[in-house]
Amino acid sequence: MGKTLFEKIWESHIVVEKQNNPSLIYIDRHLVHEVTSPQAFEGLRMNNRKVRRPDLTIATMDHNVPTTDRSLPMLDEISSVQIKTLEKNCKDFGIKLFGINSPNQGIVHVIGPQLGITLPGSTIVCGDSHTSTHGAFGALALGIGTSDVEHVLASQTMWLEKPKPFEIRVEGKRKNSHAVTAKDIVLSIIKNIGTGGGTGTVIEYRGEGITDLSMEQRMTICNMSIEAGARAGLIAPDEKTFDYLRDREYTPKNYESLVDSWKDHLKTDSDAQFEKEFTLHIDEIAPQVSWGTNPGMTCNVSDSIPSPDEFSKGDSNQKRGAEKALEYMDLKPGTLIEDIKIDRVFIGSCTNARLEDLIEASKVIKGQKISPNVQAMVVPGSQMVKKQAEDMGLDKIFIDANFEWREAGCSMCLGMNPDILSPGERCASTSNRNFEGRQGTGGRTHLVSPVMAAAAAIHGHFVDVRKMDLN
Ligand SMILES: CC(C)[C@H](C(=O)O)[C@@H](O)C(=O)O
Ligand code: SF4
Repeated sequence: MGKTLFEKIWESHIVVEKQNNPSLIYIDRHLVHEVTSPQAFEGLRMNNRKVRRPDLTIATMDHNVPTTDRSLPMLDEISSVQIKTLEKNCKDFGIKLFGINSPNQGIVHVIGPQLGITLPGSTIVCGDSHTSTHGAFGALALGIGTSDVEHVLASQTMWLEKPKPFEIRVEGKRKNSHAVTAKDIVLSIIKNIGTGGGTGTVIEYRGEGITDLSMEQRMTICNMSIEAGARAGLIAPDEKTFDYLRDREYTPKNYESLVDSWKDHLKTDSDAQFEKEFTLHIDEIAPQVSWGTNPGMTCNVSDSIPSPDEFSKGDSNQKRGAEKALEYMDLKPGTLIEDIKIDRVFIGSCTNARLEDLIEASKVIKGQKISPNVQAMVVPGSQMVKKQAEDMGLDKIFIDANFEWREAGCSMCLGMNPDILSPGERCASTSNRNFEGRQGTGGRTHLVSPVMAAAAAIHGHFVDVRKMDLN
């Protein structure tokens, strides 16, 4: 029987295989950030251990960094300690760090691919759930906890229970690709399979609706695999993948021979079996807006807020969850999504703060002003994205429209730095999580695509971007 792409990568990385028990897997790249690494380094110190492969370990700081002027002293005490600790740990253990003033600094999942550190067929881990992003390159990319971070630092291996392969197909050609984006595809998938739909699996995204996407759009899809409960998400590499990684700063010297070896091997065999399957047709997908407190609580922009009965389809836990979510979000069933007014707009995060995202959002913004009731900001995913955007004049478009234009980092994706919502504020956000308090205590998050966020900033409420001329 043939093998899935996931099984091929898995098998080529086994160090010790155990049936019905975790196997020991070799790790090709270990990405490190300031939040989940301090205890891991402390553990190494206590046991008098070194980092086994500092050359395969790369660090950056993203969660705690301020996104305002970095020449000023950092006011947030906790953030400042996290950042200094990572600097010291990288120095002590000989690890390459893209620090706060590096031109390569940025959200770890944005810089990995941009620098050519993320490679097809490799195993990549990071103490961060959205490591799944790197799966867009046909890598097995896993988020891990702090104790595993320590294990990987010490041994370059990790014990892992073998996940099951899950095929998600998106069929058909997009007719309205400026309005129906990768974010809408992945939110639609999660809406359909649920936030637990991918539990225990590695999702492989397939079909024309996926292969048609650019690399940056594929990253948006894989990024949110974790919000469907999956261990990872991946997409088989193709010419777009190989072209994207060619000539990046850390692309290996023998790249062309690597590409030759990847071409035939890194794909699912035609007779391979998946444990689970789900198919969606691209024509069924509209721009999405989340209305609740998990990414599965999402509907079409042209719809109204569902009643808890309608949403839960008879499941009493789901019904209670929806009631609680609506209360937290201060929303009533039957309210049209387009009638929901917003206070803030956040264009950022490892889901949607790459160059293409900013280009698409800027097309909506160009020559307009944001609503006087809205405060809006753009936080590029990396300093490199920021510079590329500035070279194209995108910063000017956003600033002229009254957006704030910030330095790179996780920013308001989660409240671990000064960028937070005030209690009760409602935000159209291009990030990936809408949990209670995620963007600040009492803050209300609606997950949307960059074009939907940009349009909401202009109008002060959600609008259906399919009605706009976005070309
Ligand atoms: C802080 C970090 C551990 C966390 C994660 O694992 O994803 C964060 O990045 C998030 O998005 O919630
Ligand atoms: S941008 Fe958000 S989701 Fe991505 S790593 Fe940072 S906090 Fe996590």
